[in-house]
Amino acid sequence: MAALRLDRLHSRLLEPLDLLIEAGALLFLSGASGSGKSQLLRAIADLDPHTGEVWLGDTPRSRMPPALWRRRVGLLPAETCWWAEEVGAHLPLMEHASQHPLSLGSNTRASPPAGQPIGRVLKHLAAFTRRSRPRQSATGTAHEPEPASATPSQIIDWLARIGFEPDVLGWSIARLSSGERQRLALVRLLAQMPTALLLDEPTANLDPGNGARVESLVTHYRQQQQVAILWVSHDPLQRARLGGRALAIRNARLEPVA
Ligand SMILES: Nc1ncnc2c1ncn2[C@@H]1O[C@H](COP(=O)(O)OP(=O)(O)OP(=O)(O)O)[C@@H](O)[C@H]1O
Repeated sequence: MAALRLDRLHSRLLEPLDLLIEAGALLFLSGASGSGKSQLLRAIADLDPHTGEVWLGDTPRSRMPPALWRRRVGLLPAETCWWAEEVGAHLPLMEHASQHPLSLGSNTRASPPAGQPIGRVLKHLAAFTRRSRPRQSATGTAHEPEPASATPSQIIDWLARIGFEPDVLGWSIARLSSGERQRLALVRLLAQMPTALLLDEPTANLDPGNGARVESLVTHYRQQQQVAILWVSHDPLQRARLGGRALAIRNARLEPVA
């Protein structure tokens, strides 16, 4: 649990920004198309050129390896990228499958949802264990251990919350609709257990029912993990539903939204 703080962050289109999002707080960001919202999120995630500093709690980004920063400050882009053939291969199931092959019930920080066909999930986990090599830490060092990923039962719970049965783990990426990709990308992001979230219009491709499921899952994670969230949204009703502060980019500056 940590606050996210921008200290004179200067991206290409915006004046230098100071901004504090407390741990557990939600801040909505709006602004005209092309005003620089996505660029700001990418600058915070250290993916676009910028100057200035960003802090996560007491740690400045400049003191953290870039890959570890991007894991802790999780960006959900408007368009998601997928690299493996199946959904399940994008989730950190291997870590648990290799250590505790039958541990869905005992290795839990959240209970599996009632009635879920856990046998099918175990089958998937076993398949991943056979097919994949264990993940290597890209960022961890002796002094900076990689944070723990979500457990399989947490992942199954989050999938259920956004309307998926566990068999989605075996679905091919090619068959996914844009809305399915958007919902699954959120679970993929949360599975890294980020400490802060940067959400770029996470409900843009969704019908109201699935939009509400995504809102509910983000709220659940926010309350459970006390993460700071910066959420790009053009929808005043969404902002009213979820509460939190709202700022808009106007004339290259952040201004409060009434
Ligand atoms: N790599 C780049 N080089 C030059 N210009 C860029 C680059 N990336 C984005 N831009 C431009 O910067 C501006 C801001 O882009 P950004 O994606 O941040 O807009 P946005 O506020 O998120 O808009 P939207 O609501 O339409 O998604 C746009 O005019 C875009 O064309």
